Amino acid sequence: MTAQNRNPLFVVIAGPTASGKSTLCERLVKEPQLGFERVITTTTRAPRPGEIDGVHYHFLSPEVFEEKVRAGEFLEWAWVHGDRRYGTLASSVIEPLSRGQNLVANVDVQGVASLRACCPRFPLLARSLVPVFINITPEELQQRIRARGTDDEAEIARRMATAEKERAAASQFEHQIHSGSRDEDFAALLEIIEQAKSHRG
Ligand SMILES: Nc1ncnc2c1ncn2[C@@H]1O[C@H](COP(=O)(O)OP(=O)(O)OP(=O)(O)O)[C@@H](O)[C@H]1O
Repeated sequence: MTAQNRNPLFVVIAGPTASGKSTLCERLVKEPQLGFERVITTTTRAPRPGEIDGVHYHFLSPEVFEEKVRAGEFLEWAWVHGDRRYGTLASSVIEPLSRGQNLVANVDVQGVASLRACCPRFPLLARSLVPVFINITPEELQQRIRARGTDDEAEIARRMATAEKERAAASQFEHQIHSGSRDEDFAALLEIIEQAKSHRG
């Protein structure tokens, strides 16, 4: 077993909307030599055509999701758009980590707080968790949201207001990336991963 297998990392990327979380997660899992897989999260929304249970998400009925919340099986969960629930089951994280699998997830600031709160219950989570916050200026953020072209003015204003609140949480994160180009952001993430490995190795 390699040193990396004995000390798997769970990199959790948080930051405002459009700060580049998904872009970084996708790039990290695309580099096979880095050995990262995405955490498979759980949702009550219906699968879209082509989505496979256990691959894209764990799809649960609202009733089963609720049972698992009550049983304490989630590390974090949230209501999204008022009527759907999304979350991360402890088993989706602890089982791969115990096989030595490095993991990455894109979680909101509140989700990171929940993960930290679960650390006393799960020593493996506590050992592997590497929360990273992506910092971005409001000007750059607005530019990226507009360039993405998926949101109307009201939604842009809502997202900017949420981003302001999230920025206030940045100081709780040991690791931060000050977003620049895509390549600079990825290089900064790799540096954080190297640092985290050397602290655990
Ligand atoms: N460093 C960067 N410089 C410029 N544009 C970027 C950078 N990183 C990502 N982008 C672009 O910004 C947009 C938002 O990126 P992405 O979807 O990864 O953000 P996100 O934080 O996952 O967003 P959300 O939380 O809203 O899902 C995308 O169009 C992406 O291509």
